[in-house]
Amino acid sequence: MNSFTILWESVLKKLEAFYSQNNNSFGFTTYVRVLSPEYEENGIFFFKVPNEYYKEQIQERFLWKIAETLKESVFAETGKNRPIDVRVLTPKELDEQLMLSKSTYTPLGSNTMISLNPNYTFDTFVVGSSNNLAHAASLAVANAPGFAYNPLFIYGGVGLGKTHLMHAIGNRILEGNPGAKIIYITSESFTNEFIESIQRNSQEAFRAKFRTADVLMIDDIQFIAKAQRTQEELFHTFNTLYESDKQIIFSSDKPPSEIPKLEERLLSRFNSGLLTDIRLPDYETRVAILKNKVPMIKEKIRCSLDIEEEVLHYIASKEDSNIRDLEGALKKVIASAQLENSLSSINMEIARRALKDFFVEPVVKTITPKLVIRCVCEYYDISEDDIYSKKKNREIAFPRQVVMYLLKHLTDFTNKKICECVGLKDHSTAIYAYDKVASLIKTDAEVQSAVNDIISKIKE
Ligand SMILES: Nc1ncnc2c1ncn2[C@@H]1O[C@H](COP(=O)(O)OP(=O)(O)OP(=O)(O)O)[C@@H](O)[C@H]1O
Repeated sequence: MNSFTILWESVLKKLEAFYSQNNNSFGFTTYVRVLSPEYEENGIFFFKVPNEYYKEQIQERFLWKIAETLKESVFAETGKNRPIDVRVLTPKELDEQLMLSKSTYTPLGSNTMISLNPNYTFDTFVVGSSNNLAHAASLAVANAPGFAYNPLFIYGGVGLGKTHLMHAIGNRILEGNPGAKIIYITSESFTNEFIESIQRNSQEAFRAKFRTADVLMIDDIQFIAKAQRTQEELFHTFNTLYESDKQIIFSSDKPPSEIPKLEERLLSRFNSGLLTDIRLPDYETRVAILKNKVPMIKEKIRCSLDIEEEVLHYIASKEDSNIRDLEGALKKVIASAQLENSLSSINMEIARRALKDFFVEPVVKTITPKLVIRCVCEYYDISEDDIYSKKKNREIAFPRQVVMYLLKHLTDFTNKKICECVGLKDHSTAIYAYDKVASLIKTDAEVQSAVNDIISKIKE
């Protein structure tokens, strides 16, 4: 057993006790126990999970507690209260990470709350027509934080460089002012920290941390919409920082006006600064970005082979790919050449072999009413006929409501169609069922686990 595995054993015991006290032993056994501790590097603890679904569940529901318990245990063992980070990776991501793991990701400044990636700088950011405005605005903010555009709101699809630009701003500010207190955090972590501060009655410390920042950057702010009290807290944090000319930066996958359930007063504050978007890059920019990434990836993988230009054009030819996917494809090609012990340069033959899946459109599983009903019935151990029947006892009525909830959650069916799927006529029944199950998911751990398990079965 290595030291991480031993540490994890003791952390698991604490987590088991915690989730049992909170009536969520099921969640613990189903998700937390599944985590496989892999290795630790520079305070980052890497875990493997079977697939994306587990990753999502663990990140959304359990990660904050895992990180907290791990941190406490590290402190108890070493006496050092050092920052730690937890990464949950699928087997594929872990393989890639292992190839890259020999370097990088050290915090830049001691005052940075979460480490900024030193590779995410303006120098490594390729500018094209899809991102030139976001780049120019970010540069202006980095040169005059608190004064150029406040707040700066960068939005656009996944993997297009929003985080890169935020870190670049942070890194540039630290170059000129190493003492600046820069906080980069995802909205999910912000929410989790806030919840934790309520649980521990330490809201003052939470406020002291965020309201004294020189620069506050919150990534993926769209996720804050589901957390009402966190929105309120953010509103006050925003006002405090804004009034003292401290820079605030947000990123999101959509513009503020399209974020559902965003409070009006936050919306107006987000809109009060500069909104700038990043779009999918054109072919030339894609090739330029890949060219730019080659030396970095080769260095990390310790690969000295040359890569033929044609290969970069081949990867960039995948039109609708975001940059993270293109970068992933490039890493895969370089890593494959390395693993194959290739002696020649990295050519099209190697690239084609490595990327045979990359160019195949993923098969999206169609979610049909039949599939949903079958999974729900299996879970509650009732017959499919019961769902269509007129029976009103709870053992049948509740699974029927779960079916309606899932159909609304997982498909774009109308309420009318959802009712028809379970043999009902009045479409308001579907609305009622959805609201009821959605609110139970928030308050009842058992319902939450049941719904999650059924969803994972449906998506299997
Ligand atoms: N213009 C660019 N030049 C160089 N690298 C880029 C550029 N745009 C994106 N990248 C790279 O693409 C990868 C994904 O970028 P990033 O993580 O910033 O995306 P994102 O928009 O924040 O995505 P998400 O919404 O999923 O968080 C990173 O490795 C980043 O360095």
